[in-house]
Amino acid sequence: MSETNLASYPPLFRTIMDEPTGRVCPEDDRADTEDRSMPEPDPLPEIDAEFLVPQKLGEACREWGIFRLVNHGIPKQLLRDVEEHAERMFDMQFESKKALFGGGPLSYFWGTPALTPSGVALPRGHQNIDWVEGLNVPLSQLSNFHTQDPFVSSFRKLMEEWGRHLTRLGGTLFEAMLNSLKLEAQVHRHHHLHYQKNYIDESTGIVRVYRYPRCLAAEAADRVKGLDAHTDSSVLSILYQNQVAGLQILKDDKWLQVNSTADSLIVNLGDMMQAMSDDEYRSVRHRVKLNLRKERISICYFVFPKEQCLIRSSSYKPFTYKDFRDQVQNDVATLGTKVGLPRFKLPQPPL
Ligand SMILES: O=C(O)CCC(=O)C(=O)O
Ligand SMILES: [Fe+2]
Repeated sequence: MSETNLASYPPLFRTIMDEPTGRVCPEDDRADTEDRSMPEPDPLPEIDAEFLVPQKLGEACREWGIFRLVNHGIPKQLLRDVEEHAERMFDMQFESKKALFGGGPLSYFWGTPALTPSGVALPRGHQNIDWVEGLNVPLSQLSNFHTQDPFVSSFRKLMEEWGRHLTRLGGTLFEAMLNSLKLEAQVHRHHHLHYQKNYIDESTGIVRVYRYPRCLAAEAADRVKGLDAHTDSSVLSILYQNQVAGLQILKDDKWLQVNSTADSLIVNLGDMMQAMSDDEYRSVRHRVKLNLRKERISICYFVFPKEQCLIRSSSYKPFTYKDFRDQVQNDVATLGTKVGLPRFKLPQPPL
């Protein structure tokens, strides 16, 4: 969709189109440093899903907490279909999206990615808006979503297929990461790791489909954010993005752009993986910048631990994912931001 369809945007987002003076830069003299000069390859490690080498995977998880996944087995046609359906879905009128996904279990949200377990956006105030809209798709409840709309119905079918592939990939990667940790623990004689295969629960898998508006006013691009800097609360997050740059990670105290490469996926580790691995692996800090010329679409899969499963490590007090989620929701409601793992960190014994 090349034209910006203002009626499809949440009303607040329409203001970004003529900020701050109503002047929109003509296509060619826009101060666009973000992606015109992009094709420098980024230095992200690349992992082959068909040939998982424990040492290489372990290194990527330890040094980066994020990697590019190739040979993931998702058919190209499915990647194209999901992307195209996501574009069409977001291009619907704002009011239609609210009405279509207002009855659960799927939910449409905007302005923040922080939702309650039932998918309602947690209010954070106008100062703290993320310039993103999204559809929350809890995979285990997808079969309870009924629609008369043929397009939405085919989107639902695609999400089911997407969910099957991502559940498979998430399980395979998690198991491989545990194996890498075990090997490393044997080498370094860490006996305090308590990881188990059944830490994750397929039924917790969630897909988030996002659209970030294009930011036509160059002046606003540095001020507004697609998604503020954060770490994911998940065990693993697996992301597919359209050909529009925007994702950045914090690496050695610098923001580094993650390129969007056709057909590959981006995998990042979340806070639960960091805790399970006793800080051996990193939950990478990341954010999304708006693009000056194009809307960005991303489709993210998150997998979480079983709600009641106790996560033990030597660095954190034992906690369940439910404890963690409740704490995050509380912090977002009271402080306007997530604190995350530091809330659970044990005091370190003096050296
Ligand atoms: O849209 C993206 O690329 C990233 C989304 C994300 O970081 C999140 O939902 O936690
Ligand atoms: Fe994230």
